[in-house]
Amino acid sequence: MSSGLTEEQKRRIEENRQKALARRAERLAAQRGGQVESAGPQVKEQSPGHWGDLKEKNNHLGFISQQQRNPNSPVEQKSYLQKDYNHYTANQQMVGSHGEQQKNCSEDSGQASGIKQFPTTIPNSLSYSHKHYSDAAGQKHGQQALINLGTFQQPKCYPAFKNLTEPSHPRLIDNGRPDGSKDLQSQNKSAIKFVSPPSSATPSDSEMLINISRPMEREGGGGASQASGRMQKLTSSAGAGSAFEAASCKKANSVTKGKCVKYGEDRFQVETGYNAELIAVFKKIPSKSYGKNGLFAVLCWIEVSPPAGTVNWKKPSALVKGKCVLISRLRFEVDIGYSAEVIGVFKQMDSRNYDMNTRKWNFLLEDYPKLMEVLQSLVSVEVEPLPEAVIQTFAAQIQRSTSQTDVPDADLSVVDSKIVTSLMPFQREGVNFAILRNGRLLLADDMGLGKTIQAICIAAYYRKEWPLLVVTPSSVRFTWAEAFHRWLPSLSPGSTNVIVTGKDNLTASLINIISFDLLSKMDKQLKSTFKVVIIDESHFLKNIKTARCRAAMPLLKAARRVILLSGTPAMSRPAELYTQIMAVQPAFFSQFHSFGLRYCDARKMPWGWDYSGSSNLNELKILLEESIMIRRLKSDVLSQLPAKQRKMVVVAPEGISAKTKAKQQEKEALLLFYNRTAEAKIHSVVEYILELLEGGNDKFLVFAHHKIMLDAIVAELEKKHVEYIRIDGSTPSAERQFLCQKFQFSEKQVVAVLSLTAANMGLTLSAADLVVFAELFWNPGVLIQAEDRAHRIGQTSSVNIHYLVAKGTADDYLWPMIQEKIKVLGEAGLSETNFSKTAESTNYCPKPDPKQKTIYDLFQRTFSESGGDTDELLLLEAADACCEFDSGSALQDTEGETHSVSPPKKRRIEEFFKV
Ligand SMILES: Nc1ncnc2c1ncn2[C@@H]1O[C@H](COP(=O)(O)OP(=O)(O)OP(=O)(O)O)[C@@H](O)[C@H]1O
Repeated sequence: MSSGLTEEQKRRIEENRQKALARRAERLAAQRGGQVESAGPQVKEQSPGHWGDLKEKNNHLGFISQQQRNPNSPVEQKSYLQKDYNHYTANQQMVGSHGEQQKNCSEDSGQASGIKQFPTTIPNSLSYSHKHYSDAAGQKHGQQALINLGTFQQPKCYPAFKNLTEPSHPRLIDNGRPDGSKDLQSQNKSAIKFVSPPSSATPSDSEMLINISRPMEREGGGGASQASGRMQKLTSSAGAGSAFEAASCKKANSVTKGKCVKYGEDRFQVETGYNAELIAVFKKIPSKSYGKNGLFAVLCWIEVSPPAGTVNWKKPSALVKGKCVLISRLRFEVDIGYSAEVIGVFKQMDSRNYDMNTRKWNFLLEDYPKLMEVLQSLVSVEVEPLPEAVIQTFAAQIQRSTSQTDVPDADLSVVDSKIVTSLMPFQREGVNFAILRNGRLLLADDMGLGKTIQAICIAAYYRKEWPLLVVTPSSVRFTWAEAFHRWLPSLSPGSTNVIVTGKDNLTASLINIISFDLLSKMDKQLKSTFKVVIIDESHFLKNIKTARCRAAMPLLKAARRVILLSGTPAMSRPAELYTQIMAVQPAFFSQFHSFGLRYCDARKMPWGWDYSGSSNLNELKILLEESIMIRRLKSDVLSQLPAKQRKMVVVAPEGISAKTKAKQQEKEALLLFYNRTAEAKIHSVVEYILELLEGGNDKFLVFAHHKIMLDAIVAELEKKHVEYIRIDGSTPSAERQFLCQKFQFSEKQVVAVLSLTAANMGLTLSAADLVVFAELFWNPGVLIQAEDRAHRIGQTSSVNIHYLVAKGTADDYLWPMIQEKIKVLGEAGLSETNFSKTAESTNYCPKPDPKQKTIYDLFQRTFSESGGDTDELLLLEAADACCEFDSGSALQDTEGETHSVSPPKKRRIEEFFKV
């Protein structure tokens, strides 16, 4: 069929067609040239608008510039990105502090149906995934907030996740690293972004693309990254959320798709296909949990069938869990179940050592980073790292630089020569240790080793920073004032100010000495801060809830030098150390929970967390000794001081069983039981003391707890015209020193009758070489302190200690309990390990009768857990306030001070000990 056009018309049409083709070719050429110039190869797949957006965003994060500079050099790119990561974290913090981006995220996320969006930075080798993220995210979704997945630092903008950061969160195992940042910095950095997909690929608001890629993939690497590079159609075996739709083929090479689904009240789960890298990431998240309906299930990955064509897909094998534990200043062990894969890794470490006894592998600390990197990359292995406090403290060993073992001699020329020349060599070492640590330490020398002289010398070294504050039990306030003048003769007479009433001026002198009790009542004056503070018997601060601790902690935080003194920093359990550690080194464990998980064997109970246990004690000991604590035992430093000889003397009780055994189910009944035990033992105790006197014992100390017992002993001594001194809660502070001197230097004074709670500390009674315990006490620290009134510097002979215990009384339960507590403290290096071994064996080996196990358990519970703390505290407070517990009457305050024990306290004790 003819077209009907003339030849001329046909020629013009052809001409126009040629021109149009030429224009099109030109346009295409121009387009190609522009693209190649402006971006690297990947950009060809992206729209220019998208790239522009991302560029702007990433510039803000400090990510993009280096890539633009040299997109083709993987090596260079890695280091750039490493640097950029740091930049990123800094920016992230900045964003967090300015709050702008958080605000956006909060607003945004509030609109999603319970599901939050959060591009995330994760420690792994996923270095350039932000590029892919841009691909997946699309430029339309520019309001992403940034959350550090390893830390969940910014969940504030996601109310649903709030609990994840709370210290009480059951699974928040952060090892003392509240922000987790160290982990991130020590490893290759990368970014995984959880983003809203472009609308075309978004089945619902709640689904997100998880984009994982790494340089290896870019280089054509295989393995797990191949699996990760596939879009998989997921089958949710947890039944949470709908199945995924595969995205376009273009994205399939770089994106693993998944979604976050709200799970329970405050958790979410991630549903995605198997991906080794992603799993490695999950494993680094403190709150993770793998399981479908586990109690704390939060994050889980859903099993999927191997996608067709995936080469290395592997179902995760059973998880092998373990933890790293420090075992010496140089080595750590990995406590982990059997795994051939793990052992294979261990065998690659040069410093490996297999301990046949413990059946655990251990390594030099310098291998720690390498080993952890490999272990953390294993899919089926989960290893709890060393706590951040340990990593900080042993950084030199980890980084293979030489750690300082010899403490240099401090220049003490600014200190009075009298004290400097009087220091014993180990005391001088203590002073050197303190000065090396800038005057912040826990001086935990055994009782009687002269902590006072060391503390005075350390404080004097910082004399330019005075006024000095000394916080001490009230009974030894005057002793401290004396000691200052004794050791620092350059002080003028008026330079010590012992505060005796709440109206006194706290900063009246250069040296101000106050009791714990008064400190908590002078909070107004406390605002004037002291740069140098000594806390004597710092275990008084063991309970953060007490008024004394609440008053002292801000003071210590503000002070530059903090000198804590205690021969028994923990009297029953490691949890008691937390506040003291915080006072000296606030950065160590910012949350009690992380400390509790690591060292207190924290367990979740129906009523809350139980921190009364102990775990990793050897590590705690090594950590403390390396960083903040110096502790010498008498056996370490005073070869001339003979060891104590403990002896248990079994005495016959009278009329205990019928009276009380029937109602020993409640706490009150236990105390009644304890009280009745005292009554039941009186006769035998008195008899025993008389025998000692008849046997020609020169001088000895008798400790008892109940007034009824103290009175009975004193009455008998008076009857027999034996000269004695008595110190109990009713003895004024100023008089105590006089009585001690009298006992120490007068031949006539034979017996010192002492209250266990009011006279167990701060007194030197080394003229005696025998200590008799008429009663036991549930807190072994109190007993040991009491023993050391005689066993201290100045003692020239062996000290005998006699514990009088009565079968069939509360002693049957108290004695094993004391042994157990001592053992735990011994493991942490906080007490003699073998309290019972140093006791001469007798027939008295109370093993709670299985039928009566409940009573033993009740004792354990009552006096070992929180209730026990309270009781103990009341007693210590009674001692602190110079009051004496009386089994039937109220506390008395006979010191003539205006700060008498407040009525509520009195009342509680009266009720508590009501017979
Ligand atoms: N270098 C020394 N020279 C002379 N006497 C000393 C020296 N060091 C300590 N002492 C004396 O030893 C006794 C015990 O010292 P101090 O009271 O300071 O011990 P401590 O470690 O504080 O004991 P505690 O924990 O029981 O209170 C005191 O009488 C003290 O004066």
